This record gives sequence, C-alpha cells and structure tokens, in this order.
Amino acid sequence: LRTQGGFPYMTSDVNEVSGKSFDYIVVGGGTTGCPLAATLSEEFSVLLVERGSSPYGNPLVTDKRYYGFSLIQTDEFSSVAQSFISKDGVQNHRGRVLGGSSAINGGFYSRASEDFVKRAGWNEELVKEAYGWVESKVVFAPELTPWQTVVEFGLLEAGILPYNGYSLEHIEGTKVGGTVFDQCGKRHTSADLLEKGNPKNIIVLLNTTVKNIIFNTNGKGNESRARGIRFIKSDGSSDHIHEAYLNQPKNSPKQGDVILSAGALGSPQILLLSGIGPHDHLKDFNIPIRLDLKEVGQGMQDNPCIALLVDSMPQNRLPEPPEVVGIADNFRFIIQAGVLPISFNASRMPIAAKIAFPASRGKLELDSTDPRKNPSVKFNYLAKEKDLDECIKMVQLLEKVSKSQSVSTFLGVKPQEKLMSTEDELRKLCKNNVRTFYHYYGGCAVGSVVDDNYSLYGVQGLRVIDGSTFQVSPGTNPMATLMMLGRYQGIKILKERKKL
Ligand SMILES: Cc1cc2nc3c(=O)[nH]c(=O)nc-3n(C[C@H](O)[C@H](O)[C@H](O)COP(=O)(O)OP(=O)(O)OC[C@H]3O[C@@H](n4cnc5c(N)ncnc54)[C@H](O)[C@@H]3O)c2cc1C
Repeated sequence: LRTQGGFPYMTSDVNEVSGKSFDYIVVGGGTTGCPLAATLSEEFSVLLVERGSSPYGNPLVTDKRYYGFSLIQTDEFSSVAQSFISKDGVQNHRGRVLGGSSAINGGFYSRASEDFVKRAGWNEELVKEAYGWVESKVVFAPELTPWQTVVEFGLLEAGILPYNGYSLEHIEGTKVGGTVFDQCGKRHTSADLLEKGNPKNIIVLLNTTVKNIIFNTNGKGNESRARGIRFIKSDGSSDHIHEAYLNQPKNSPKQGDVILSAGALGSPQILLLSGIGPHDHLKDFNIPIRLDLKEVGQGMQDNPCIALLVDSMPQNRLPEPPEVVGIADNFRFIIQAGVLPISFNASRMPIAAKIAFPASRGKLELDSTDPRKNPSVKFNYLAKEKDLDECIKMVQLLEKVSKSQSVSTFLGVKPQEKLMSTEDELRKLCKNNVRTFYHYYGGCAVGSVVDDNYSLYGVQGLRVIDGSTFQVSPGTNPMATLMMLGRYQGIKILKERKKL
C-alpha cells in the first residue's frame, strides 16, 4: 500500500475498496474508531470507513483560533459538524470528519475516575497503559489564558475545593485539565493516533457512508455472522451501493469483525438499518428483520447543562476552549467556561455546568432509511424529579461562580451580593434553558446490546465500540475515555485472537 509519511493511505474513491476483503472493518473514523483501527493494524489488515473528509489542512478543525466555528458553519451533508435538534428541542452537534467529534469539540482531556473503571470491569493496568498510549501523542498541558485563570479563581471562591493544579485525573475540586491543542494552537484529533499503528495495514476510506451490514446465516440455525458492509459515497446517490467484506481465513478458527464506532447516534442507526432492533419500529420502515433486539436505541442520555452568559454583550474576542474545571458536590456537577463564537466576528462568554449522572433517559429511532440523515433522538432532559432537584442546586453553585469577585472584576461589573431567585424560579429557569454539554451517549449499551467484550448479542463477528456503549456517563468529559477505549479494546481483541 502507498502510505503518506507515517500516515495510512487515504482515499475517497469507493472503487478502490469496492469488492475487497479485510481482516477487520471499522465503521466510523472518530474518537474511538481511530485508536481502535491503529491498534488492530499492528497485526491485521484494517479498512476504516469515515463518512466525512480529512481534518488535515482544514483550519476549522486544526486551528484553535477557529475553535467553535465548525459549529456555526454547518450544512446538511458535508460540513465537519453535523447539527441536529433532539426531540426535546435542544440544538446539538456530531462530528462528520476523520477524528470524529474530537475534531470539533472543546478538546478538554480528563481521565475517568478509578471507580468508573472498576465498575466497567476493565483491567486497571491495561486502562492506564491505554491512556498513556493516547496521551503520548495527542494530549498537552495548556498555558492558561487570563480568562481561564479568572474562572479558576471564581471556582475556588465558590468553594469548589481543593485546588488540584494540573491533573488528568477525575478528582473533586478545581483543576487544570489536559487539552488536545498544542502550544502552537494546533488541534490533535484522534486521527493523529492512526500514525501509532502500522500504516501499511490500514486503508482509510473517506467521504463514504456505511448503509448497513451484510450477514451470513450459518447453516445450522438462525445465528447470523457479519460478513461485510454496504456503503455509498457521502455525496453520491443512495442507489450506488458498494460492498466490502471480511477475510475468511481458511486455516484459522477465528475470523475478524465488523466493528461499529460510528458514535452514539451513528452506531444504533446502522444496527437499525441492518435489521437489528425493535421489531415494530423496523416494520414501520419496511426493514427486513435480522434480530429483534429491543434495546437498540434505548437508554439515550445527555447531561443537562445550564450556561450563564457572563459578558453583557457579544464582542469580537478570540474563541477559547475550556482549560479548567470545577468538579463539585461529590462529583455531581462539572463547571467549565470558554469563549464561544456566535458568528464570524462575535463571541460570547458562557460559564456552563452539567449534571454528571442524569437519571432521565430517552431513545433513538430512525427518521429515514437514508444513512446520511440524522436519526431522531429524545433525551428527556430533566424528566425525572431527581434531575430537576439537582439542576436547582447546580444553578445556585453556577451563580456563585459567575458572580464571584474574580469574574466580576475581570468583566468590570459590580459583584452582586444577592444571588438569584427562589427555588420555583430556578426550576423554571432549568426547564426553559436546559441545553447540551455535548457529552451524550447510549443506544448500544454494554449488558443489553453488546456483552463485556463489546460483541453484539445474537450476531457473530459484529462489535460496537464507542460512546453508544456507555451505560452511565464517565462523569467527566468523555473524550479521554473513548480514545482509551479504542486502544484498550483493540489490545483485547489482539490478545483474544492469539489464544485461539
Ligand atoms: C461540540 C462538542 C464539544 C465537546 N467537547 C468535549 C470536550 O471538550 N472534552 C471531552 O472529553 N468531550 C467533549 N465532547 C464529547 C466528545 O467529543 C464525544 O463524546 C466523543 O468524541 C464521541 O466519540 P465517539 O467515538 O463515540 O463518536 P465520534 O467521535 O462522533 O465518532 C463517530 C464517527 O463515525 C462517523 N460516522 C457516523 N455514521 C457513519 C456512517 N454511517 N458511515 C461512516 N461513518 C460514520 C462520524 O462521521 C464520526 O467521525 C464534545 C462533543 C461535541 C460535539
């Protein structure tokens, strides 16, 4: 294969891949898919299919000065961020580019707590190794901007203690986290992790959308095995369908897998389009049923977020991703601030908080059989009383930070002694202003759609590895844990295969 420097061969020409076979097929070159493909390539041939284009040379992705611009420059089929509005009426985004959502996000990097790792049943040593593998390539210590330093003081003034300095660990108090932006302001997405694999063993097929999975039915009964994928050009006609297959090694008992890493919206969507999901829902779309797996698309969660704009009006400031965080109230609240563009020459300064462990859950369903369109998703923000009660407490804390002496002095406003509102008013504020922190997950949860090895229940040769598999939130910002998960599961698959 022709490789480009240390980078795998990339093509947008579906004909170069059509009809070919690979040991593993990874669907979705996102936050989890890239480290996974890199790891599998150490020993096997890998096809990595991504519906978006390359992040390299695109300043909207790579340049910190344009952080947030990709979210305000979206279109239906090709922008690097695809916007969607959940059925709750909340505007949201998902990555559509190699690197996935790590190419459009805030770049804030923070490991999951030891407790989360234990509860997931992961091997703690291997988890540490996998985090280290990621961090050696794409994680940096930020040089705090004046605004981030002010927010740090604001968090401490509000009592979010102790001060933990720079740390990648999820610890209570106020800390500076890692970032994927380097000292020159260049973003390193998960796509950079592809360089850590064996580039000769990977083909990256760009601008290609996977429509569904191809199956074999084994002779004995109804157990299916994934045999390959069907895909279309992302900007082409949905009638021009191509196929790629898994290698079927003659003398080995073990065959590779199709692995879905298409994210919390993409992976359940592809399963549904492949006939795996709730029977009645598939029937509504005339999709032949392969497996009546009711849990596909269920349990979708997004952390309810409230953002207070602390500046009095939009100004032309440089965008700033978050670099510090307050982890408060027994890990229940996460508070961060940034400078976010609202147009090409105006930005706002939100301080935002999320409920780390929401109780409310929603679901994802198809809206169309076109894989390029968003599925429909409802998160049911604050539907449970517990979430609403937490939201009230969270806003009270958020107010303390935004009205702190440090923040007020920096912005040149008088610190307000009186904090807002009765509980009733705060309840209304929560309901009317709930938005996303962009950390949504679920739809293919471990224990209901995939087993502990991330293999699908009831189908062989098919796995899901990405944010759709989380049963609960890692509490902290999820990118670090998803990059780690790609590496971790990749190593486990390699080890598992050696045993056979
Ligand atoms: C605006 C924003 C800001 C955020 N800020 C932070 C932050 O600062 N820190 C943090 O930790 N987390 C942050 N997050 C959350 C974090 O980025 C995501 O949780 C994480 O990146 C999701 O990873 P994933 O691998 O599950 O999916 P993704 O990274 O989204 O990858 C899915 C990939 O699959 C591709 N795909 C989907 N469907 C198909 C298909 N049919 N065929 C082919 N390809 C397909 C997509 O194009 C995409 O590249 C943010 C998210 C957003 C959107």
